Amino acid sequence: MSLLSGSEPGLNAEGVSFSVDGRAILQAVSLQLPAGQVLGLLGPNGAGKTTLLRALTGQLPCEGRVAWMGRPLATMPLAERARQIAIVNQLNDPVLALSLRQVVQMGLLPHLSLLGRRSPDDLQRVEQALARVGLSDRADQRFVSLSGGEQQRALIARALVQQARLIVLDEPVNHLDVYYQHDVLTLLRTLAHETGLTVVMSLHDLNLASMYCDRLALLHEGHLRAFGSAREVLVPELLQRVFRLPCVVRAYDGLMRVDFCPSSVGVSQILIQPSVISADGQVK
Ligand SMILES: Nc1ncnc2c1ncn2[C@@H]1O[C@H](COP(=O)(O)OP(=O)(O)OP(=O)(O)O)[C@@H](O)[C@H]1O
Repeated sequence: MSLLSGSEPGLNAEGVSFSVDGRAILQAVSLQLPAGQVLGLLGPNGAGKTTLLRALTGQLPCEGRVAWMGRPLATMPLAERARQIAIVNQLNDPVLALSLRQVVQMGLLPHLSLLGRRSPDDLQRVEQALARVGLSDRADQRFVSLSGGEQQRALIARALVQQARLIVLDEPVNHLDVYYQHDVLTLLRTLAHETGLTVVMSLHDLNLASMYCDRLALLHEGHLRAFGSAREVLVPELLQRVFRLPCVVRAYDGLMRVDFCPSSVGVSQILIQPSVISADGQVK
């Protein structure tokens, strides 16, 4: 997929820096993401991922410049920013007492008039979003009683109702089992590639990031150490330095696969050609 030439401008950060009490949390981070692409933000604990997500959505008084679709966030009216950008934080939203449908309806808020009336079109949009994330049959269930994966998909449905063009998610697959990790990431990638939604998310699993993201950004101590394709970012020497563990990086069918090897396991064990066990139990 072409990345910069001919693409819409999307998200553009230039020299984004943020300090607290003289301590630099983000240091001159610059990146560009064309609209309709998926960016995975990687880095160890405390690297600055959440802080950068907040800076990219205008939630942080930082130095530098962030622009969305060619317009500086600093000058975009708050109401328009609320329509254009959806923020999905880790699952601690104060929505637990509501039903799933009520949570998804919250996405209408940036579009409602002062009287707050919802049109039949608005309500249809809610039902369509519920169907899009496969949760129509759960609409009246209390949000708190949904599984982690269902809650995450509900928050994505809320972003769809909001008709946001940029969705920013902080560790969206945290606490999800393997099925729902792939389910949620497949949904986000499909929305990006089919509807032009731009997705920015922090992820801890480098292999999932390689599978589902068009672009990766590796943060370390507030610096952007690498930005580009999985092949450009998932470089063993760099990963070893940033994550403080030896690792092996392999390419399978164009997908990069990273295995970290603590000294108790050792690289040689990781490098042994793996046996593949098929669904019928045959070892190949
Ligand atoms: N408002 C603040 N005041 C003081 N320190 C802060 C503030 N915001 C962030 N930090 C510090 O900045 C560093 C980066 O935090 P951030 O939450 O962005 O990291 P992260 O990469 O998201 O980490 P994790 O993977 O653990 O969630 C941390 O050391 C954090 O304690």
